[in-house]
Amino acid sequence: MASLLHDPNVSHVSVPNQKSTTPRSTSFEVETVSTVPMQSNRSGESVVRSSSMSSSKDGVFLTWEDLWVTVPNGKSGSRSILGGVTGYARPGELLAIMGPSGCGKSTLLDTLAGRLGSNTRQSGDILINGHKQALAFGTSAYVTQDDTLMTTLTVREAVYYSAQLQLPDSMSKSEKKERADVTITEMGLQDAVNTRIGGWGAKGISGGQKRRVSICIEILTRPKLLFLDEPTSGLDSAASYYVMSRIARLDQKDGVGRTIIASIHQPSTEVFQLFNNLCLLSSGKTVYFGPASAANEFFASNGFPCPSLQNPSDHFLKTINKDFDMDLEKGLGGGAVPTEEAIHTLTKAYKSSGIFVQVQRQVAEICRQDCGAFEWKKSSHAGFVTQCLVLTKRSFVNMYRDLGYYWLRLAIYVALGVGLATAFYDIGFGSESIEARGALLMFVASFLTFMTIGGFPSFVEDMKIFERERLNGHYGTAAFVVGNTFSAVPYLLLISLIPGAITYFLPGLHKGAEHFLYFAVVLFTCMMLVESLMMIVASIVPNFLMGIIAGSGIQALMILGGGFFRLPGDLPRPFWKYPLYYVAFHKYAYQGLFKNEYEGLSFPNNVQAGGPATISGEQILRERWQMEIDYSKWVDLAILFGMVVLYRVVFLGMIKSNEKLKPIVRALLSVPSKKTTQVVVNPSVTPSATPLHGDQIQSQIQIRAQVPHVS
Ligand SMILES: Nc1ncnc2c1ncn2[C@@H]1O[C@H](COP(=O)(O)OP(=O)(O)OP(=O)(O)O)[C@@H](O)[C@H]1O
Repeated sequence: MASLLHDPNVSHVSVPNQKSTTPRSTSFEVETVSTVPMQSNRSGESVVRSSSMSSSKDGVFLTWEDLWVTVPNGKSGSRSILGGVTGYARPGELLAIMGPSGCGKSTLLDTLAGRLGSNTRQSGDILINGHKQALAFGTSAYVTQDDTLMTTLTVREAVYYSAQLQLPDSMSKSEKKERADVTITEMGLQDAVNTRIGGWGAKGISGGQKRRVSICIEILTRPKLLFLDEPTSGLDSAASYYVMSRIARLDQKDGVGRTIIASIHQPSTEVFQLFNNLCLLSSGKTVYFGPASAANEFFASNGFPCPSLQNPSDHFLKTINKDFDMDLEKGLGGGAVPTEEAIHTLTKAYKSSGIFVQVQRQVAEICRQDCGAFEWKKSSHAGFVTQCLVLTKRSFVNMYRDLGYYWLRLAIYVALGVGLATAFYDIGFGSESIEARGALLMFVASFLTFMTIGGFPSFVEDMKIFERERLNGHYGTAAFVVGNTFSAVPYLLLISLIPGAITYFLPGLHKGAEHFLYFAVVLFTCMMLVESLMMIVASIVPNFLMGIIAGSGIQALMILGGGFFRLPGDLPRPFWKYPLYYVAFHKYAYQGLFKNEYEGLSFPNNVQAGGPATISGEQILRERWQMEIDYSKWVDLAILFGMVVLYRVVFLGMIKSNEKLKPIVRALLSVPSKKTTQVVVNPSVTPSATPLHGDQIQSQIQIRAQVPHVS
């Protein structure tokens, strides 16, 4: 079997430096041990790169060693998704993660970015600039595989709003706009700027354009650490090249080296040449990690040469994709060696290769250098007030354009208002109107507010965008809560005033502007309360269907315990009276609305039963409805307002504590690497005092000139 190049007895050859974007030479005839790395910049010009450390004082060095990720696998234990992966990413370099679908590319990106799901277990060391640091929440930019965008905005609006949110207040509005415009043009979206992004039910820009909008938003701030999960999916080969080359060129804008890690499926030869390093995975194991330009030779030297005229990346993937071994068995695959065997050969060869040794040495070198902990500068973002204003405006526009958010609800509320108005039309002041008024008010406080749940699916979409933007550090949770609250106010006022007026005046409830306004404000506050409750629910449940079920269940219980269907004095004490009756906002809504309606009115008494000819509203409140009339209706309203604030603070607290707790729980669940960094220095490779660049490593890789093919 072919072995790698650390055998001192064989003739040594090395891989030539990469100097241009023309296809790299695959000849391995001259031994070159380069110490001054010569490398093409990503636009194709030759540049001499300075030492990786000195060029990247502010940059991010990311190393990972012996990284394992496992998920529970039923009763039989756990299944590993990543198995002992080691590697590094450095400023000014683009690392590509490749491998067949399901090999663990996204998992590796998620692990490095600190975004693994809660059902996973992780072990091994991930260090930033040689220090253990949590990476989630704003320390890096991550373009995920799904494009979570606000579908109602145009491309320009989406990028503009994001620029205003992310770029610092020290930049003027016009500078932010200019940055957004430049980035839009860089991503080739200039012809789609005024097209809405679109989504379910409303076609907008194409999938590939959405991909580019997502990238646009994340590169606006020129982040120092950028993760991209399949940035070119949905793009044609030319678009893929332009997008990748612009991403790779980011570090040339201001001379700051950016660390870029991208998982990628099918890079063209031109795109492949943009990569500095390549991490090739198969079933979570490293088949190859090293200079991208040396991968072809690695495969060739181990018996899998790339056929001429074939794209090397296609060849790599075809060699290690075992998902279609059935075809191979039927003779359709074209390969002579079973894929399982090929993978085994390559992974084994890699582990014993000089490339692996260099990678280990590089990791150790980076860890040894004291670059200082990576500091995330909060001041480099827009201030809190700017963020609140921008989020309020963006959310208002979204609510205005999304028919399902409020407009449809307004129409249904008007229809229901008309229904209530006709069913209770002109209820008068007879003794039968005592019950009718109570029933009407109870319906308003319970079921009109209950229907606020109809806006939950739109809110869940907002939450997805919030989660993405929050994880990428665009703004804080408090700014989101403020923005969402203030943008909803005009719509909720509209809903409480128009359907409220129909419901109030046509049946002829207590006359007077003050009474109507009180009624409308209680309706407004209750709707806001239900929205706040649903925010809390949305932060707990995993999807909107479960959210609607949970939200309706909670509200149904509160309605039942609110003191109408079962009068307060008759409610069973455990649970229903204490605490539900006092916790349910319906209690305060009923009390406020009933006091607003009955106080100051009098109704004919049932004289056959004896007693006076009329009965006062206060008496009805006390005796018929068992209301607490020793305090004013304004106290009930104040309690309702207080509950809105409390619910929103609880939502804020839950998101915040989740953010704080997640890294702690993750750290508790993750097992540190048992191994300490152990560098196995290949005696045939000259140790370098400074960390090596891809080309240096490449030029120090010594391989057998002739290796037998695996039979
Ligand atoms: N949280 C999880 N729980 C259970 N299985 C998981 C989890 N995360 C990933 N996996 C499994 O791990 C494997 C690798 O998933 P991953 O998404 O990393 O693959 P990938 O290489 O990015 O695939 P693709 O290229 O198709 O996006 C898959 O089989 C997936 O089902």
